[in-house]
Amino acid sequence: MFTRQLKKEVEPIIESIYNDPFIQGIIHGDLKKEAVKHYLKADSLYLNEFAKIYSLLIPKLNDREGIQFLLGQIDFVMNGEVDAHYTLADYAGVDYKTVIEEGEWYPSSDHYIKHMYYNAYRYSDASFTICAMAPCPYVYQQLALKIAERNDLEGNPLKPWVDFYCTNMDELIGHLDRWVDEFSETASDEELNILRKNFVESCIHEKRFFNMSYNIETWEGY
Ligand SMILES: Cc1ncc(CO)c(N)n1
Repeated sequence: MFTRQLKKEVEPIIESIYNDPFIQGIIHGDLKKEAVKHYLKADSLYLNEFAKIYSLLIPKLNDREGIQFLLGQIDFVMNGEVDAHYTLADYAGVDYKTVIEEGEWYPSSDHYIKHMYYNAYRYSDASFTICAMAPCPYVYQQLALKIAERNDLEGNPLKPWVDFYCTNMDELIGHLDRWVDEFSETASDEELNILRKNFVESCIHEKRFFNMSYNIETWEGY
């Protein structure tokens, strides 16, 4: 299956994100609070756009069930995933709603968000956008499962963040994979290559997003 191949190809990228300082800080429960705050400012805006991009996919789908599923996902992104953000805000000792007021699309998140929008407007088939979006749940799920495997999170204040991404992503990933695998059966080699590139690039965007947060990247810091 096409998506299985994609996932195999990005294993080294996920491994490298795992070794980066943001995820290591989560594992050791000592992630610097400034990095958490910067992440929250960027991610609250990223998720708003993610929800809006789902809404752009609705006209591209023809099955009722798929449309229904996307509506549920819009709700999850807007209202469910906030739980993971509250865990981080508590850890950083800040009020979530106050901290995100100062958020911006910093350079790396700006690039990632525009990568998804480009595909939504450029291609009529939803699969191109889905390949740019799928690393969002997939990379977090894989990182969370890898962290949880260590079995050393007792007493770590960030454990609920890890648990959240271990348990909430499966159904979504299944849906996204099915759409892309179905499209891939009739896609040309050129189209398959764009799908592959979109998926790989978004995994790299995920890496850059964590590093952006850790390094407090801003437009001022050029
Ligand atoms: C940037 C980014 N990628 C993935 C997720 C997981 O949904 C998230 N919250 N933010």
